[in-house]
Amino acid sequence: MDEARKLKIAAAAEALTYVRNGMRLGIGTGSTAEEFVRLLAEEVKDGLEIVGVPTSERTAALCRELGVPLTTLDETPHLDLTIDGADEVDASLRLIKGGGGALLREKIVAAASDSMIVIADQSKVVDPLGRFPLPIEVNQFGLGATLRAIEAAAAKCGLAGPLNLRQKDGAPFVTDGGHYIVDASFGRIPDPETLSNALFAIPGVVEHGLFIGLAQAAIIAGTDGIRTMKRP
Ligand SMILES: O=C[C@H](O)[C@H](O)[C@H](O)COP(=O)(O)O
Repeated sequence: MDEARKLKIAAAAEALTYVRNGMRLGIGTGSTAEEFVRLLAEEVKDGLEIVGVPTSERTAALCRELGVPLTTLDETPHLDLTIDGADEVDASLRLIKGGGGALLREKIVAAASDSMIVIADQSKVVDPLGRFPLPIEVNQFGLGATLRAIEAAAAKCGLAGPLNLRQKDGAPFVTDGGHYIVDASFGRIPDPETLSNALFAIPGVVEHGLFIGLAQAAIIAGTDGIRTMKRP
């Protein structure tokens, strides 16, 4: 097994120690979250009673395959804990998410949870955010106008950079919610809060990948062991 996967499993295993019998869990998306699902499924086989809300169709399929009981936010609107990966984490536990295109459901699920714990390897810890292109989920209607508005909003925040419409198999990538993703390579984002507000003011923007004030802790796996960052 490669070193990167070992680190993901180590972070996921540590996150599992926060899961208690009877919990309603938000279950994240991505390769790190999938390691968590695999470990969780083993515990479920051994008698752990939990119910999960998956943050993507991909995670839902894996949970079903491995026998992790699922519910929805309609049946279970309040969750105890969400465990999810991230593309970037800063020292204030602000995140960039959405590399797998699941940011909208991930944010809805995290916001419905009493707490959110991020699992990641050391390479995801940055200062400041912005090395990873910021995923912005946009409505398909009016794409050209929305791109212009994103450029203008970024400029007001002193940011600029290419906006790429995410592609998959030669066509625009479509999210579980039926939207497109624009990956914005702004570089360093010194003030994520201001950028977040500016993006939310654009009607065609459905959601963006800046997660601010949602994560309480981040379990970070490095070659020298595990550390848990807490929100200051
Ligand atoms: O949309 C996907 C998510 O936000 C993922 O949690 C994020 O991209 C991290 O994925 P991975 O664990 O595969 O690096």
